[in-house]
Amino acid sequence: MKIELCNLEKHFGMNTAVDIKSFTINNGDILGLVGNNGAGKTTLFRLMLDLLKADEGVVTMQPATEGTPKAINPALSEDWKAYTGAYIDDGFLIDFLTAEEYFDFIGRVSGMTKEQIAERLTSFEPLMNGEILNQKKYIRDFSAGNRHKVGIIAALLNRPELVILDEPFNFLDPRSQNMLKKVLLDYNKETGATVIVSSHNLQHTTEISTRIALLEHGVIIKDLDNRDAEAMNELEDYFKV
Ligand SMILES: Nc1ncnc2c1ncn2[C@@H]1O[C@H](COP(=O)(O)OP(=O)(O)OP(=O)(O)O)[C@@H](O)[C@H]1O
Repeated sequence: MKIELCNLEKHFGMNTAVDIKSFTINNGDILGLVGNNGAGKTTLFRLMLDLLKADEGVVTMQPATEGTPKAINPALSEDWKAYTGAYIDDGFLIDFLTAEEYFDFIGRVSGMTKEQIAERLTSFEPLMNGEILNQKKYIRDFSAGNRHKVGIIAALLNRPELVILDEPFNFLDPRSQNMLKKVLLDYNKETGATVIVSSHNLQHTTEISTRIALLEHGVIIKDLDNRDAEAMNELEDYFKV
């Protein structure tokens, strides 16, 4: 999935949350979105996922799958949903369901059979670490980290072309953080999907991203090529106190 942001603006009163003149996310990019608290990362995701209405500008999504629409504006069409998996916060969960019921629901909405869902879940077994399935409890009774894992796995369930994850490393123990990096890298490699991840963890972000966008007051002030892991120095300079 290729995504173009054009003159995209979102303001809350006098506060500018997003102000991006032109930015293209290429098919197959792993884009790390970094920036201080309040820089506009979540707002940008919400605009891309049509959870917020932009004051100005447009998001255009171009699926890579053959025979799919050439350009979709998520504010005008629902077509992008078939190609996109996202987890922004636990508002994406249905917390009075068990994890199995939730995965079943998400999978079926995307047209997967029960068998396909079960087969897909096996690939997440290392990340689930025996603590997600068959727990006989509702998602709301899971630990914060395990709830987070449920949301991330649901976002990846139907092998979307575009994955958007807001602070996916939050709440996860160190082993699970490492496991998640592997899951995302493998997924990108296997499917060629575009993966966009926001994080305050520069180490993790630079380890997985091919490209890093640094947001400041809603503006992308740096667009760093990280294919050879060269962005870290510049980021450390920016964030040093
Ligand atoms: N619903 C809202 N109403 C008013 N202001 C908002 C709203 N949502 C976001 N903002 C403001 O927009 C700006 C960007 O917020 P956003 O949550 O996108 O930043 P962020 O980069 O995700 O921050 P963090 O790293 O703390 O999660 C902030 O100043 C925030 O207070």
